[in-house]
Amino acid sequence: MRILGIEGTAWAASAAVFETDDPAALGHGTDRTPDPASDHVFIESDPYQPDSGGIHPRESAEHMANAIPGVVDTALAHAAERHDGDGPIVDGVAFSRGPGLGPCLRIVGTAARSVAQTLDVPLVGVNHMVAHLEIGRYQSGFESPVCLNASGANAHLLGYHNGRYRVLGETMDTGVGNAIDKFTRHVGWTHPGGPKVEKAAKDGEYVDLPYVVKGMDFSFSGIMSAAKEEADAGTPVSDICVGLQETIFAMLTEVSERALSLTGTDELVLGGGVGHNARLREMLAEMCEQRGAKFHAPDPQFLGDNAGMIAVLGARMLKAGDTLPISESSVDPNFRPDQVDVTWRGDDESVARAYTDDGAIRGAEATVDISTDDVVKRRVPKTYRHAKLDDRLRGERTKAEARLTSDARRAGVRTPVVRDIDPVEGVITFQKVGEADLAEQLDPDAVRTVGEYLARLHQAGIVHGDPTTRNVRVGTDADGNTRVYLIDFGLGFHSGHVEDHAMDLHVFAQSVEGTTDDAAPLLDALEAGYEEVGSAEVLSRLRQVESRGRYR
Ligand SMILES: C[C@@H](O)[C@H](NC(=O)OP(=O)(O)OC[C@H]1O[C@@H](n2cnc3c(N)ncnc32)[C@H](O)[C@@H]1O)C(=O)O
Ligand SMILES: Nc1ncnc2c1ncn2[C@@H]1O[C@H](COP(=O)(O)OP(=O)(O)OP(=O)(O)O)[C@@H](O)[C@H]1O
Ligand SMILES: [Fe+2]
Repeated sequence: MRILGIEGTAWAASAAVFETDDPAALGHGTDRTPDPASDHVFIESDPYQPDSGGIHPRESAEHMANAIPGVVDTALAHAAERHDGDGPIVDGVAFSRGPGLGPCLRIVGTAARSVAQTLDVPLVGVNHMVAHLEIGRYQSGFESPVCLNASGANAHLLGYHNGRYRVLGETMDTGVGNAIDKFTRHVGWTHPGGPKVEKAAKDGEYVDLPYVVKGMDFSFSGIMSAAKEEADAGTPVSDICVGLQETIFAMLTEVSERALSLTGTDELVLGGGVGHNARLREMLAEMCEQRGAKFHAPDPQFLGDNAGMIAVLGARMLKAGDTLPISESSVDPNFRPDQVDVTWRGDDESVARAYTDDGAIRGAEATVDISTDDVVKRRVPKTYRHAKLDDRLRGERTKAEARLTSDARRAGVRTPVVRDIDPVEGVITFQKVGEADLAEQLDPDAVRTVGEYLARLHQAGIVHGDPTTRNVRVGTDADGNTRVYLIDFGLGFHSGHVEDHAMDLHVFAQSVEGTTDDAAPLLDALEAGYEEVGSAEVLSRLRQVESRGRYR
């Protein structure tokens, strides 16, 4: 099979030819495993480089109009050279359907339709984000990894479950590359800023910047404002670059580790242009190695926007018969990865793995030793993080966890009793509560209580910060009544803001959606429980949080 891929969502006008001798291996349910080493890939790219500032949508569309015909012709000429025998020179044409800049996507769509019609071959519409992560899965041979996409306009963690890629966590504001590029524009550097930050950071000293993760979601706006203020105050830019890399990449590594812990999988793949950064790859590799997980970053030619990844996923989709009639091939600038009907993977595959309980538990953050009555939680140093940042986070979180666990109980929420705390070593001894994590015994009644408890916390001005199905314990009392306990308040804080309260609900809802087949009754129960005690304003804000298009 030989397929043409075309990419042009924002800055890279790119066309590629992907060829495999063993197309059967691209499908699922076969006994064949793809051998990427024996594939043939040819990529021709023509990037748009703004003279000043960031990407201007009109200029980038002009660039696409000028450059796409050339890269497509070059790729087709290459396909023709490799072609022997009868029939069309490629078996299909795959193109980036979205997300991206509308005017750019339309140019790519028009080019793809015209080539497919001229050659009389099928058209395949590829989701650019899914392509960023499928290339890593394809090259690594991993079965069902957690995927971290660190690209310009996006940043999210995805895992496949029940026919779709689920968003396990994502940025609440800008994409990671765009955040970095905004800082470099502020200090007068040309686009793209990411590679320049990496270079400058080699000669700098670490500076502290705000660190913001909420469950597996995260945000960059506070860090970027603080970084700009540091620059305006005269802090050397190279120092700020170190602070930016250390902070932003530690956040991405931490949420990736949380996703590994929540799903129970031991495979992580990286995708997206920021994946070029050696420090990010180093942190992810170190985290994975220490957990005993496998890590894969694709070859550099497949990291930033490129048509090779579009062609490879296009081939899998074509093999699955997932083609588009011309009349239904319109582009979609807001095409989310979780909207894609994943036709090329089996329904039995899943990112979620069976849970094993062997006494000593390693959460994402800490090791937890459980004895008959007590649980000792140790926030062990994370060597992938800069030592200063690591000390700060471990100290802050240990203190917050001990304080908020007790505050929550005063607000009428069941939590373990705190028996001892050592903030310097990052150790807390808790009463042992419950018999299982909610993740192992998900049922609407318990979830309803979680809703009620979150409402009680919020009424008392407390935000949990990380309410997932693994941070809720369930058990029964002596009379056989179900008891629900909230644990792990380490990311908690005091806030009366509706947005912070809605985020708590969102984080919990995401942890349910990421790991269950039928989330609806559970989410209904969550809201019903919340409604009983909490404010309706928070529930309507939750709707807004969920509907936000985060492609900026
Ligand atoms: C929708 C689509 O158009 C968009 N594409 C995109 O953002 O291009 P991508 O090639 O994945 O990523 C570009 C970003 O990657 C950053 N980047 C490239 N090399 C870097 C490095 N060594 N360190 C940090 N960032 C780097 C750039 O600064 C830029 O922000 C996306 O995938 O979000
Ligand atoms: N007080 C407790 N009683 C019973 N089990 C507990 C208690 N505290 C923690 N555990 C168990 O240990 C696991 C990990 O604890 P915890 O969530 O506090 O650590 P963590 O490292 O922050 O994990 P993560 O970041 O993955 O949520 C919990 O999912 C739970 O199974
Ligand atoms: Fe991209």
